[in-house]
Parts: sequence; C-alpha cells; structure tokens
Amino acid sequence: MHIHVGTDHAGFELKNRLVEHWRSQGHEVTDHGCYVYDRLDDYPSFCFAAAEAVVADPGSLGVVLGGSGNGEQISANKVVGVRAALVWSVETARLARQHNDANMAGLGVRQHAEQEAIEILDAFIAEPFSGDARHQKRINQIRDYEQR
Ligand SMILES: O=C[C@H](O)[C@H](O)[C@H](O)COP(=O)(O)O
Repeated sequence: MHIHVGTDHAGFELKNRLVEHWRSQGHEVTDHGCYVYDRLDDYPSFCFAAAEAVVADPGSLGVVLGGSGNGEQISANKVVGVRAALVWSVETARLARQHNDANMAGLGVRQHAEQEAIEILDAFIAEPFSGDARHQKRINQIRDYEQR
C-alpha cells in the first residue's frame, strides 16, 4: 500500500512514528510534512499536499493528522476526488473503508493515546471497501454532486 501522510505541528511526532511503523511493515510511505516542528505552522498546506497526492495515485490511501483532525479532514475534502473521514475508533476507521471507500482518514492526535491512534489508523489502512452496491450507489451520488 502507498500511504500519503500530512500533519501540522500537533501530529508531528505521531507522523514520524507512523512513517517508521508503516515502512517497517513494507508499505510505501510519502511524507508530505511538516518536516520540522513549528508550533505556529498551519495545517491546510500539508493536508492539500497529501490529498492531491492521493488523488494522483489511484489505489493509495492518505492520513492527515492534527490536534482534533477536524481542520485536516475539512482541508483534505476540498480536493476533488478525496473522501476523507474523521476516524476516532477502530470501528469508525473500518466503517470509513467498508461503507464509504474513504481514501483518506483524519485523526485528532490530541484525542488519543499514541498506541490507540496507531491502532485506529492501522485498522483504516488494512480494511477493504466492501464493494456493496448500496454503498457504491451513495458514493457515486457524492462523486456526481462534486463533479457538477
Ligand atoms: O483542526 C485543526 C487542528 O486540530 C489543529 O491541529 C489545531 O487547531 C492546532 O491548534 P494549536 O495551534 O493551538 O496548536
């Protein structure tokens, strides 16, 4: 799996852990920043970069991190072709893939212990889309609206 990751300062340490963790599992990981810790940096540019990379790389997945994950998810969803879900438990992460075919996850680093955050994001990466017709129909409705 090719995984694109972006974060602001709030997720800097977890992002570095995830890059190492997923590479050790054999995943290809592209780090879209931030590359240095700056407590005054702004999340949108990192999220746009990760989101544009996901759209340009069909089959890949993306993860955006921040204090709450909210601004990161909002930013990622501005990029046409992105379906970013805010994931806050293993179950919501799995459902984001199973039902929504989400190609990006937003996670609030300040809302979880590190190990829990890693487990949530591992669940997101591992879960396939169910392919069920009822879910695909709804995803198509979102795609059609986005393209109008
Ligand atoms: O939705 C935005 C994210 O949670 C940001 O990571 C957060 O707003 C950053 O907060 P601060 O600038 O207070 O560290």
